[in-house]
Amino acid sequence: MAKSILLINGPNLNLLGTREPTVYGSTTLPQVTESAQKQCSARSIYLESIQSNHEGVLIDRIHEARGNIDAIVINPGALTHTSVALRDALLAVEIPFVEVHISNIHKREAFRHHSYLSDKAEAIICGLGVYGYEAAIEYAVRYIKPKEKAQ
Ligand SMILES: O=C(O)[C@]1(O)C[C@H](CCCOc2ccccc2)[C@@H](O)[C@H](O)C1
Repeated sequence: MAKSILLINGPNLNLLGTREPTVYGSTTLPQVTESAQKQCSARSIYLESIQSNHEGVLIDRIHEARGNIDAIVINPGALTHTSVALRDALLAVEIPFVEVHISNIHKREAFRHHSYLSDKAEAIICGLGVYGYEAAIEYAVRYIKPKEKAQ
């Protein structure tokens, strides 16, 4: 199953663990990515992580993943609710992805209830706190079958 994973975190998630701990917890993003790296290394899975506050940077990284990443685990942040461009990039590269949200977006403001990505995601994990990242990676490792390499 997936042997190479790209972990993407969107805008403002660099603040994880430092602001709004009642919503997003006290674990920092470096701690999340370190834990994800250990989880993958233990399974001989290649993991790359990126966090950016810039939509275009994330889109460019998604384009670069085509042909060399088996699965994407993405917390798009607020781009979840606004970005057709991010949706288009994920569809264009044809890499299976798991959508993660730390909070339960369906218990929050109405504008967070819609995602431009969910209908195309292999799975959506929300409300599990940062454990959602671990669950998403485990799902990708177990169940996401790499696409046949283009000849
Ligand atoms: O629950 C999630 O993971 C979200 O994707 C987080 C986004 C917010 C990312 C900002 O994360 C912060 C973390 C700590 C402090 C401030 C912002 C929010 O816009 C989505 O609706 C749900």
